[in-house]
Amino acid sequence: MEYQLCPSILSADFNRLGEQIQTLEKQGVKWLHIDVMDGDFVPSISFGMPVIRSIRKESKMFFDVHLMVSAPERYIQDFVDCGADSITIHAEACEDLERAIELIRDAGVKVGISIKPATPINDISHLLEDVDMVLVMTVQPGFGGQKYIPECTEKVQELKEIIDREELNVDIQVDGGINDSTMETAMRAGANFLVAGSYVFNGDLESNVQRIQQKMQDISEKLN
Ligand SMILES: O=C(CO)[C@H](O)[C@H](O)COP(=O)(O)O
Repeated sequence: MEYQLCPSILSADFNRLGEQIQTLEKQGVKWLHIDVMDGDFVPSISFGMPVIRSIRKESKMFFDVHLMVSAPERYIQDFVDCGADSITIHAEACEDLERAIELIRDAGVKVGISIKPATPINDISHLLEDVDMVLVMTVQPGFGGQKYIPECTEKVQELKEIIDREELNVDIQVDGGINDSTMETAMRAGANFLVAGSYVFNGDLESNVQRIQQKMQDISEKLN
């Protein structure tokens, strides 16, 4: 099982974004989580293509682009063109989710689908064969620094059971409120990709990443 820490640049210091991404890369972080918000699907607005295009020039990390936008199918090719390696769209944001998945696949990048805390696994379970990753939001999407919603752990467990039963090759990502205690809860439930914003960027970035990666490795060794 592959485990990845996916730092969310939503919590980065944008005045030092390039430097902070380099620090992550030097510490061996492979995935960079990029939260795009449109002020419509979620109340807040973050950043978009120009920022991604700019950081792509300096980084070889895997760009995991999480589109918190309404009707994301409008922008898939644009995000691929500016450097996304995977695109995750929200089930709640698409009129035709199957078609949106197809568009991402046809654009040649990995496909993720995401659900908000209130959306049941049942709404997406029929699509698991068509995706590479499911992102289970463990806070309401829109803002960093919120508290993990404990009820979401059961959703991760339910999803993991389906994936194992059907012998599918689908990663489970969690996002929101990940910290020293919730990371273990989420990993025990079946999550293998952990998005973390404030946990990674608040305080000393380098020592945070070293500590979190060591902890992830210790937990994954216990689980395997
Ligand atoms: O998608 C997000 C918000 O919609 C963020 O990635 C998420 O909230 C991470 O921030 P934190 O780790 O501080 O909770």
